[in-house]
Amino acid sequence: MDILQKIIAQKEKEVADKQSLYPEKLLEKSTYFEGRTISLKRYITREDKSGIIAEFKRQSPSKGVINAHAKVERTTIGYMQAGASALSVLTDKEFFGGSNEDLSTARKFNFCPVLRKDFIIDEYQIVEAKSIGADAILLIAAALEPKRLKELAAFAKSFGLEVLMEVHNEAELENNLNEHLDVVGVNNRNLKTFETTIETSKALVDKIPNEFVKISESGISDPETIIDLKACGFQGFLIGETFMKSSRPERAAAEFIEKIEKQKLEIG
Ligand SMILES: O=C(O)c1ccccc1NCC(=O)[C@H](O)[C@H](O)COP(=O)(O)O
Repeated sequence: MDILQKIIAQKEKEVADKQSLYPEKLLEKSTYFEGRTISLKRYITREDKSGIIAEFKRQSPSKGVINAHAKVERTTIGYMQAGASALSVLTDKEFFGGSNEDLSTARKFNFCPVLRKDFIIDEYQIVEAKSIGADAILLIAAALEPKRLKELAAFAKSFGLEVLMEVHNEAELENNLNEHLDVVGVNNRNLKTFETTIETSKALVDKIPNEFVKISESGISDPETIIDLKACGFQGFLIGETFMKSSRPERAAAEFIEKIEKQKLEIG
């Protein structure tokens, strides 16, 4: 079993348990449920923003504990003040040490799109995403059959949530493009070896139709890479560990974004 299969097996159990404890009817009573969402694709492409989706990530299967002490409120507010376009919050507890409360806290203190970073396999998790204040969800092509991915994407859109579809290769991309997607992300992390390479993004960018916002995810550790990925056609960049491994992730994000702005000026 690879890591994705392990995570999905855990999600199947979690969803069944949660459905009996907190049925959808209960989730629908959340104040966020009727609220409007903020467009992830619009914020990624805003001229006055960096295109960076800054992630709150305490730990990961590839790196273990990254930051056990960071506070969601201070980190996410700092990320947005640094010039991030949007926030990504891991809500998986078992493998990433996250929680729904982390996302609700980010939602409460920031006016910006918040992506629920989790492993979605069931409509229940989409209702839950809306109830905790998310604006967008992630659907991972490697974890779902194309028909199922499309059904879940359509379901999310019916609640006003935007959909980021993540792919690792050309086959996943070609088999899963559909009209309910907003953003297509190429994940640079090989989930079998955990190695990351930006070449994965570069190889796929031209194959993503231009109607979708294009983002590159994982293993982005220096501002030069952003300049390079932008030149290839990417509009957004999902960054977690590079910021979170600092004792002050928000400062690391500010320094990173400042360097991109400087380089942009130098390039003209
Ligand atoms: O990060 C992992 O180790 C991981 C392992 C298995 C499935 C997913 C995983 N990460 C989720 C992500 O997509 C990343 O958190 C995100 O792209 C940011 O990556 P990074 O900047 O490398 O932290």
